[in-house]
Amino acid sequence: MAHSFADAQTQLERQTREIENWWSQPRWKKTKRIYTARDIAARQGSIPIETNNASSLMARKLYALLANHHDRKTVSKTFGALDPVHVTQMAPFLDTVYVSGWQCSSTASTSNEPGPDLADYPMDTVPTKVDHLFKAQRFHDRKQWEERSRCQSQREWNNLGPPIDYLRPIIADADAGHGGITAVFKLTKMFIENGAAGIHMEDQTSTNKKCGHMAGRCVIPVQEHINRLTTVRMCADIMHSDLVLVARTDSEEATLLSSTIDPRDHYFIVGATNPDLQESLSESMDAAILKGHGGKELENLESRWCAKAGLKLFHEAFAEAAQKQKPANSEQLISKFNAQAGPLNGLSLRQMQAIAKKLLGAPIHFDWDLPRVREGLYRYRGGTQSSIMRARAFAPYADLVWMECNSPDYQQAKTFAEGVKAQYPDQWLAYNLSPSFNWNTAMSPMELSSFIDRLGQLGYIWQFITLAGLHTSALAVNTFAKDFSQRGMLSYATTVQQKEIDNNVDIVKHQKWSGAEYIDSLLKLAQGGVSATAAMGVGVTEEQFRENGKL
Ligand SMILES: C[C@](O)(C(=O)O)[C@H](CC(=O)O)C(=O)O
Ligand SMILES: [Mg+2]
Repeated sequence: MAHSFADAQTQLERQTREIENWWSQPRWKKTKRIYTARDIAARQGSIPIETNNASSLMARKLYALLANHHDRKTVSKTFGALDPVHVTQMAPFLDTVYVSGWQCSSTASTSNEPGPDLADYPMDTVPTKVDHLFKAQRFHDRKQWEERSRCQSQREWNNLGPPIDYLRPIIADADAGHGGITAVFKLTKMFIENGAAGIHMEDQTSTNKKCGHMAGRCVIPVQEHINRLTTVRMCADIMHSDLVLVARTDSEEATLLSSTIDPRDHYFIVGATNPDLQESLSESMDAAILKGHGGKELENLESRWCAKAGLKLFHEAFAEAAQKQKPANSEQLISKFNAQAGPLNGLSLRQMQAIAKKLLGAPIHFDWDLPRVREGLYRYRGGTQSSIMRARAFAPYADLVWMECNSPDYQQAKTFAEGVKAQYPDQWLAYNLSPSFNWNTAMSPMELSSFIDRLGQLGYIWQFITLAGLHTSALAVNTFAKDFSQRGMLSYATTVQQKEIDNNVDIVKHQKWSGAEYIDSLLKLAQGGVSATAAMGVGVTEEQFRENGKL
């Protein structure tokens, strides 16, 4: 720590200049920051920041490979890895690794309590999985490095086959941030410390978070999510990480919104248009509960209340009022209204009412408080347009944007891409090739085989099957368990071991795969070159896999 004001100023100025220098690189040309380099320097602490920390190196690698895909209109495709086996087997073929919140929720919660993806697992769950996988990647990289450093010639090197890049950048699921701004900060810090190259964050409430393919989703106001994204970048800046940030919007199928504070959301909020309603939905429900009604009766009450309320978006309410009040020129009035108050225009309810009053002579009845659900949330009807609006709002704060959707619909993906690119022509896009969709009924085999490339042409440069790790493991184990129960060792020898050999799957020699030779090399080094206790010496069973004198 500096001992005087002057020393501290000098250090702060030096750190500030270093940060400014860093931010002047082309990597940041599309990034918006609402704070200065000095603000960040002041929060970095007095120990010099390690600018080549592992996460930052991996983030730079990720950014460069995505930039390359963008330039070539190609795609980085990957899937959710469960464990070290997955990352090592993916490494020869796929250039990034995904870490899924859902997979962690159901198989790797740090509380060990499995469950569906409500992100109600402890907040270190996904960062811990990243740590698990990144340590494995680094270990396998070290193992390969040591083996190759023993080569005496190019011929020997070639004999080992092409080297494998185990250090494939990891992009991990940061869900909805697991709390408020301070939680987002701590979560991001854990991801960076554990080696994530990128993370994604979605615009759902963190208290009510659901998997993007489940019902009952509630989004937060646009600005609140921008604050989250800003926090992620701020944390990465403080830690000097080039962390790649993916902003996801769940608004397409969301039915709830937590607050009406942001005018950009007003177009999509559902209100009651019946002026004769006596009480709000929640008052009606509370009264019914007091009378002892429950379950089905309450559901029916809600349906009846909603039917009576005339629930609509404001522009629909306007159209209805125009048709009723001015049938002769309603078409013209409606197009006038829509031209000013479109989904992407961000007009507030007050502004929309003013336009309505001007066109119809009086404001229209529209109340978004009465239909609020009992949890206090507002009713919301999103869609592709709300996703475009949000993606555009998030774009300056994130490297990629992603619209969570309910089916793999090429036309919808095209509309979204064009909508975003109309404002940000070079925007990078991400696509969730989710196993939650039924791919076999969604499209023909021809369409399936070209789906990723066609999306790639639209700008979706990072695409991932979120839960393929889970599904492929389940299928492999189920298939083997069944066959093994019937055919015993014949099953193992022929359907596993021989297949591993035929396909050059390195794990067939799991002693070597696990790093026994590498560990022996440490043992020998520590003992002056020999070790009687080396694990891979005479007597090791892996000798049984020797072929042409080679292991
Ligand atoms: C991507 C996702 O957030 C995940 O946790 O893997 C899930 C999974 C899925 O259903 O594909 C989601 O989309 O919400
Ligand atoms: Mg998730």
